[in-house]
Amino acid sequence: MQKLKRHLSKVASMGALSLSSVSKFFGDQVGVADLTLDIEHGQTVVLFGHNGSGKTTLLRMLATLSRPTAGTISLDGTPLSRDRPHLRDEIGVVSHETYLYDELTARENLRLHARLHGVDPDRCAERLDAVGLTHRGSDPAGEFSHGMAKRLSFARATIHDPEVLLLDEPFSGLDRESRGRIVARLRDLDDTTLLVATHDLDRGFDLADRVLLLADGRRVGDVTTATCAGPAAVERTYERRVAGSTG
Ligand SMILES: Nc1ncnc2c1ncn2[C@@H]1O[C@H](COP(=O)(O)OP(=O)(O)OP(=O)(O)O)[C@@H](O)[C@H]1O
Repeated sequence: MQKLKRHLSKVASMGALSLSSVSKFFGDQVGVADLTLDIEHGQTVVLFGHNGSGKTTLLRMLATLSRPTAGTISLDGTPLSRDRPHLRDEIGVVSHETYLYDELTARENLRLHARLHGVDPDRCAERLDAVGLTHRGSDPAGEFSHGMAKRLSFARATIHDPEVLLLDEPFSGLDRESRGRIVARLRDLDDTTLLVATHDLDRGFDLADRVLLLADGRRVGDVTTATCAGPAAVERTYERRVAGSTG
């Protein structure tokens, strides 16, 4: 019984992120300033803010692609570090960089990433289908349009069912159908902690449990969507807070 309880409490905390006084500076330039934040397992948090507000900087630190200048980030209680590559098996990243090999076909790209993460490559067919690319599975990724490459990149980033999925502007450059497919896949990921940086608050709001408002690297708001009127209200709050912090 004790063993089962321990197992259940471990499962319940998987994908929980904790940031403690995290800052990132680029010389004198502030990327992220003194951010303390807890994100529960399975929560979807949208990062919203003007250009240069720190969204990508925060996602890159969570992806272990860059180190905080100060502070600590933990996943399920373990500090993230570039020296712990196995933590990357628990994190998926969809960003401007597709991490695809142009000369490999779509199917080969997925199979390669499945093998790199030690998961069964047989799941690739289903994942390719989920992003609507079965008919292009034998084509080299280098021949794909921007939107198709982004859909494939999404399938690549989620091939190993990561605990945490980080998405930087996942809807940009996608047509309605492609956006719909990605949104549907994100809705299916109940058990995954999602952080989505987007300017598309209409779409982001529908997915989000929380919207974290960033300005000049600082948190200027943390809105629970269940108790909020809608995306327009979030944008108004944001503009008010930004005006308040600069005025
Ligand atoms: N490699 C870098 N070198 C110097 N400054 C950087 C670097 N990366 C980010 N910054 C600075 O950090 C701040 C936050 O940038 P970041 O890219 O995180 O913003 P963002 O919210 O993602 O913006 P956008 O909406 O335009 O994508 C900006 O002032 C930016 O100039």
